[in-house]
Amino acid sequence: MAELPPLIDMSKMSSAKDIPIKLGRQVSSSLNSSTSPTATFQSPSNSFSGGERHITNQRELKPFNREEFRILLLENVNQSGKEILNAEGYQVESLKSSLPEEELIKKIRNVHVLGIRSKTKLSEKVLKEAKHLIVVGCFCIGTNQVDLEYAARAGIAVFNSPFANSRSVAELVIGEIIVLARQLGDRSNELHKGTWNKVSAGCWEIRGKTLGIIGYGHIGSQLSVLAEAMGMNVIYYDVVNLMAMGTSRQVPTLKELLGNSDFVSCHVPELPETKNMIGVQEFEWMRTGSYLINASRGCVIDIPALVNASRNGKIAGAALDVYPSEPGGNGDYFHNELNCWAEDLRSLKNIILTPHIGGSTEEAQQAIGVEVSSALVKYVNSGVTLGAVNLPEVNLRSLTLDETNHARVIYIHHNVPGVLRKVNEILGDHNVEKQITDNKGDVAYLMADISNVLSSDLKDIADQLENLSSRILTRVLY
Ligand SMILES: NC(=O)C1=CN([C@@H]2O[C@H](COP(=O)(O)OP(=O)(O)OC[C@H]3O[C@@H](n4cnc5c(N)ncnc54)[C@H](O)[C@@H]3O)[C@@H](O)[C@H]2O)C=CC1
Ligand SMILES: O=C(O)C(=O)COP(=O)(O)O
Repeated sequence: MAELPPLIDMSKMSSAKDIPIKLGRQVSSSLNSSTSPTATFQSPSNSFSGGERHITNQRELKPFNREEFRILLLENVNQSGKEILNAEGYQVESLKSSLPEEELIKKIRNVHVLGIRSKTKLSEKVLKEAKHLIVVGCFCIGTNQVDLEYAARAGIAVFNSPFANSRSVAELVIGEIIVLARQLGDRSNELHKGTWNKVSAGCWEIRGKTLGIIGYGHIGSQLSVLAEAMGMNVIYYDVVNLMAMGTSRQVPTLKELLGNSDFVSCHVPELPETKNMIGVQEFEWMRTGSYLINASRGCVIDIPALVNASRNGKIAGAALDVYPSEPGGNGDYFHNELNCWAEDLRSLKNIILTPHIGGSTEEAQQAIGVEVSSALVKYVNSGVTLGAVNLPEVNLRSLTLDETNHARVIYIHHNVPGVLRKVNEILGDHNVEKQITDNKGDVAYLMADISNVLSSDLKDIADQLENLSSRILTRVLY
């Protein structure tokens, strides 16, 4: 990618979109010179995100140069997502793996939108370099890889796909329960090596066994339904009181869950409270000969404690899909240089190891691509934050054909007293058609549609908003 122009020239954005004005940047003075005070704005489509829009003024119509909007997609985002972004005419660069921090920092400086999956760590250090970034799309469920708080304070919205791969994870876990109960991994490996080993000792039906689910959210509850359909009894533990699916039952403590389950499956997010949630003490509480499955996040299980419990026969087997550290791309990476415990896990044949494939199905990835890219387009084109995980969810109905001379102002700001009054003083000379504001913690998001506004007013409005001490990010869409 070539270097971005230092700022987005409003004169080039005549048909549709936005003028992201990030901290420390000036809006091009070309706005005033390129548009006449008598300019009018017309909307041939009934939505900001719809067809082409043009500024009509005394000069000729100028097409909006969407190619200036740069999007970087990492970690092999599905084609469905790329197509939606390509169709908008943005510049989209797509890479198959994540990037090491230094390379990521170089790339992130030049993009307006970043798409990632679970591997790309967006720390404060990385996000600080993202001078043009306005939004991150996590093409997955988890958002623990992003410093959400810092992103919000920098005016960078973050979106994810909250449940499009839940079913895929639940089905993988069902498969693993049967594979563990019937020792399928062992039998298959033996026969691949030529050994016929027909045994029934230590092999079980899952019917009538108890599955204990830790974390009864989207995935946990989906798993509960599937497990009951196969005749399992289900109990679950969650920090929130949740409605039971089917005949499952919530138990009050983790200890009670572990002591009463034949199979235990973890479905909690990565949080300080879930780190090493299953450690030495918890393995002691588990039933002897039970099984443990983790397809949530690697930090949830204390791996040395798991290795110990597998070696001493406390648990009969385990299945891991996630690890405390995982490589950025495919290759020959699962060894001790990356993770000190890798050889231990590889040596234990009663542990199934999969490379974080819980959500990796065609169905899930296709649906995630559509969901996250659609949210990104809406955010970029019309500032709508529905589904954002770190900013308040704000929406206004789209502008309609008869609304001319209008603009949409987005003002992301620190949530301090008196901001609304100051913003409305700035917008006060125009007709504020609709306005909404909401906050999430320290950060507030204001969206206002104003009419009777000339293109020459826009720079002035943007400048005045930028000069308020409360501002984080100002965008003017029209
Ligand atoms: N292996 C893979 O490919 C995938 C892994 N995941 C992981 O699975 C996790 C769970 O996904 P969802 O079910 O969609 O999340 P969710 O947010 O719908 O459910 C999580 C549940 O865990 C509960 N919880 C939180 N802290 C807890 C604690 N300390 N003790 C007990 N319960 C607690 C919550 O109250 C909630 O009910 C994700 O956060 C993600 O990290 C998600 C998708 C794919
Ligand atoms: O959705 C999630 O949180 C996952 O863990 C799946 O991550 P992935 O998209 O496979 O990197």
